[in-house]
Amino acid sequence: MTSNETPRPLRSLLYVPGDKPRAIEKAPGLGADAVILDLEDAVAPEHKADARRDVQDALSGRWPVPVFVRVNGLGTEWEHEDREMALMAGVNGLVLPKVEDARAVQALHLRVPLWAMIETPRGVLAAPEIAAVAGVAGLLVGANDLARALRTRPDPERRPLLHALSAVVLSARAHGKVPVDAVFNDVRDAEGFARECAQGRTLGFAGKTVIHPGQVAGANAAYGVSDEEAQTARQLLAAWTQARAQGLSVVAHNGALIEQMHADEAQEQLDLWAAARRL
Ligand SMILES: CC(C)(COP(=O)(O)OP(=O)(O)OC[C@H]1O[C@@H](n2cnc3c(N)ncnc32)[C@H](O)[C@@H]1OP(=O)(O)O)[C@@H](O)C(=O)NCCC(=O)NCCSC(=O)C[C@H](O)C(=O)O
Ligand SMILES: [Mg+2]
Repeated sequence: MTSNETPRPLRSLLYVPGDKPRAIEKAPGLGADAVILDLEDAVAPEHKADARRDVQDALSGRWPVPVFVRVNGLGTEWEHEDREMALMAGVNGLVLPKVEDARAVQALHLRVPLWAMIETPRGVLAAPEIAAVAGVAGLLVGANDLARALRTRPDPERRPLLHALSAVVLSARAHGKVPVDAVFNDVRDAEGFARECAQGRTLGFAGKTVIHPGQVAGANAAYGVSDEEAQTARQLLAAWTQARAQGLSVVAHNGALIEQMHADEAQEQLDLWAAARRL
């Protein structure tokens, strides 16, 4: 595996509102690779304190997958208590919304991995520095906030956001961090969701944030490695091994050029396939 990949797959990261006990109760069993208990935009100001208590209770239980908390943003009246609660409760990672300043992230000196949300124009421009901060595990796109801030119009192909999406991938990958794509709002539109997952994977994202149980399997499939893809990777590696044994450093396999980087990529695919099967 290259340094740009996570040791375990993060194909789907399921947001769960911190003030919805039924959803929290269901979350561990829904097949998502990680769960994000949300204290930010999914929770109204008057429910923040209750939601924080509910999330604290939930974190005391057993979680079969990594569980993160999205705390309220830096400078809000809730940020400090959210963070203290999540850290004390032993969360696996903190999701920090609307990150714009690498120095502010650095100053937190967190003892758990931080997932920085890039969802403002300034955040996009600062993404390379934010991704470079030690302790930042990955960048998550917040496309709703970003579209609002940029005054873009809805577009099924996300053309107005493509520059920002690629900037996030580029920044994360440059520093060996994990880029995670934004949520897809229409939970009834399975076709649109699948299209957006495929686009995100093509752009280089490692996984997708999702908001509904019905989106988990689609994200896992789109960002996972199928049995067929694993078999293709095995065949490529076999051809490469044979080529190297003959002292070759470039060979045609099924009519297409392969070099060391293709073998590395095939190995990475197999590692991901095996890791997903272990889950
Ligand atoms: C989107 C929803 C509001 C839809 O809710 P609803 O219509 O009630 O869903 P269903 O009736 O279809 O639910 C069926 C059952 O599934 C459970 N459920 C629903 N959503 C979740 C979930 N996210 N996690 C776990 N379980 C869930 C329901 O409890 C039902 O269970 P049962 O009672 O047994 O039938 C809703 O899905 C929802 O609230 N989703 C999460 C929204 C959220 O977290 N938003 C904040 C993060 S996204 C964001 O902020 C964007 C970003 O910052 C940006 O800028 O882009
Ligand atoms: Mg947002």
